[in-house]
Amino acid sequence: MALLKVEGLGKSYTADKKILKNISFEIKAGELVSIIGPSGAGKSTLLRCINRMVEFNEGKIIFNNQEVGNLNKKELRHLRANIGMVFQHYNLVPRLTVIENVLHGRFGYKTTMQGLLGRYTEKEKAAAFHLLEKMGIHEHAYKRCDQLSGGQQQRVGICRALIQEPKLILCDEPIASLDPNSSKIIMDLLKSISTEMGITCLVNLHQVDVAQYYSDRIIGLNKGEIVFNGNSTELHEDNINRIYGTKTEDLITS
Ligand SMILES: Nc1ncnc2c1ncn2[C@@H]1O[C@H](COP(=O)(O)OP(=O)(O)OP(=O)(O)O)[C@@H](O)[C@H]1O
Repeated sequence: MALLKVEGLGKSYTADKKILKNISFEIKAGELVSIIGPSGAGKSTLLRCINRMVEFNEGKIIFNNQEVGNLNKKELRHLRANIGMVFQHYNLVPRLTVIENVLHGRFGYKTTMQGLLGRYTEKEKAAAFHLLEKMGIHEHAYKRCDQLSGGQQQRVGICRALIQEPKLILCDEPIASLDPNSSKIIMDLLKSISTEMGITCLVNLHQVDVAQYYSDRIIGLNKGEIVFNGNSTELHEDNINRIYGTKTEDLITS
């Protein structure tokens, strides 16, 4: 059964331009799906419509049997606790420690006052440390975040998403700021999060070869429309040309 169902989604920021046009797809629990497409195709907008960081104008998004567009403020908060987000520039608080940044992922489960006062239970602190251990960065737990490398900071971002105990993680170009070695570490982690933890990952990517290697399925966007939706093994040169309007050899990064 689908964890996420998008039906006829449309989004415009301004009256004269449609950014997303009639987008429909489904994602099953535990899948790792990549969204690829040229700059400006609407990948970030699509990802952000799913947790309503961006409000959409047309269509339906059904997540975990709930219609996302109909949720009130409290329900939306609950939805966002179920959907983790990983960003290109990590979105960490640089002056706070690594473990404090991870604990921020529990914010959605707290009252505003508990969150503001940074009141976390011993169980939550132990869970944060355990996640840092799993990601291989526990020795940095009490350092300020801005002392870590980009790849390490992205692992903190992943821990912050995981401590939410999400059903879905949205990753908006998680490796766009990283070198090839750090990119591999992050993509390997996302893959294991989907296969071993059963958490669905929807990942915006710029690298076609990375998308092909790691994804169960790829969605190709061009000018706000889906022009490909299939298994990575089915993504051939003609599809790539349709998505990017360029030749494949110009797109392979390694
Ligand atoms: N808040 C906004 N207000 C107005 N227009 C926006 C806004 N956010 C994005 N856009 C426009 O929507 C279009 C799609 O942007 P989006 O960031 O979703 O594309 P993308 O495929 O993720 O691009 P990139 O790969 O460069 O990040 C672009 O033309 C962009 O200028």
